[in-house]
Amino acid sequence: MATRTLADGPARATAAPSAITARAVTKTFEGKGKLVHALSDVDLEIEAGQFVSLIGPSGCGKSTLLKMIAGLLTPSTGTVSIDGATVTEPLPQIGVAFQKPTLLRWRNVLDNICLPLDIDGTRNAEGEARAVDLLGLMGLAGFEKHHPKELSGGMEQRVAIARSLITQPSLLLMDEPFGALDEFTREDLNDELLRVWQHEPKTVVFVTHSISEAVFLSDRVVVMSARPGRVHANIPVELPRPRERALRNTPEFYEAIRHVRAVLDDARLGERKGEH
Ligand SMILES: Nc1ncnc2c1ncn2[C@@H]1O[C@H](COP(=O)(O)OP(=O)(O)OP(=O)(O)O)[C@@H](O)[C@H]1O
Repeated sequence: MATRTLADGPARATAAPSAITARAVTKTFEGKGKLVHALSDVDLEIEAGQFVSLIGPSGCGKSTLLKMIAGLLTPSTGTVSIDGATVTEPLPQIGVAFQKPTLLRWRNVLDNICLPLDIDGTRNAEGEARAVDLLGLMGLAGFEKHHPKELSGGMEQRVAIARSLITQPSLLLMDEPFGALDEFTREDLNDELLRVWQHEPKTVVFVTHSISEAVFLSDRVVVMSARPGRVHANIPVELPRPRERALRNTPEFYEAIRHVRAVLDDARLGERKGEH
């Protein structure tokens, strides 16, 4: 039997990408007798299949918003919905990847990638073949039997991303997944992530502190203002796709970065101009 690869098409039916809506969302945390107003009046619409980055000053509530979309936190007021249904708990069609890869040290690479299938009780030969394909796509072909301690930070993060994709999620939530990596590894992983995304369409919400990363990856950059965070501006990124490495050296790329930086400066200074 011929070996199936991702290029042949998905091994399982891919769910249609999800649409996300946040309406008048606020979040207040209570701790040590103090209230922290993390988010205030956040309205956000993300169309199915879009790649959207969230960028904003430290502590403006990016991770909080992502966790609410993931169903790991509930809003204090307002609603977050996916495909029209209010999110009240983590949903199976969502994949998540965080800054720390959190691989299980005692499991080899293949078993780490297949962990969500083990949890679902759906692991089979087809799922394992997909794990091997994803590993190849992330530039780690042949590393199935390695253990996390034998991998570099960038390799561990590649495995974590393959794990987040194993169930063919309709929505991928990523919280600074490449924040701990050096610039070159980060760019390689950006390229690989776009390759996967172009191959298996899905909605992606990506939190980052890197303006160039946000611009390179996204259809739209959502700039948030300082805490309590709200949406300061939505900036469409008009750069053509597919986006290849060479794009990073073009004047259009630099111009898009300059624009996002200017709007982000406004947001950091608490000004309310530049919205569109
Ligand atoms: N579980 C919690 N309990 C109390 N306060 C919290 C909790 N989670 C987050 N916060 C506070 O809410 C605010 C927003 O935090 P959040 O992590 O969402 O910001 P962020 O924009 O992702 O920050 P960074 O860019 O630094 O990662 C911060 O002031 C943080 O201290």
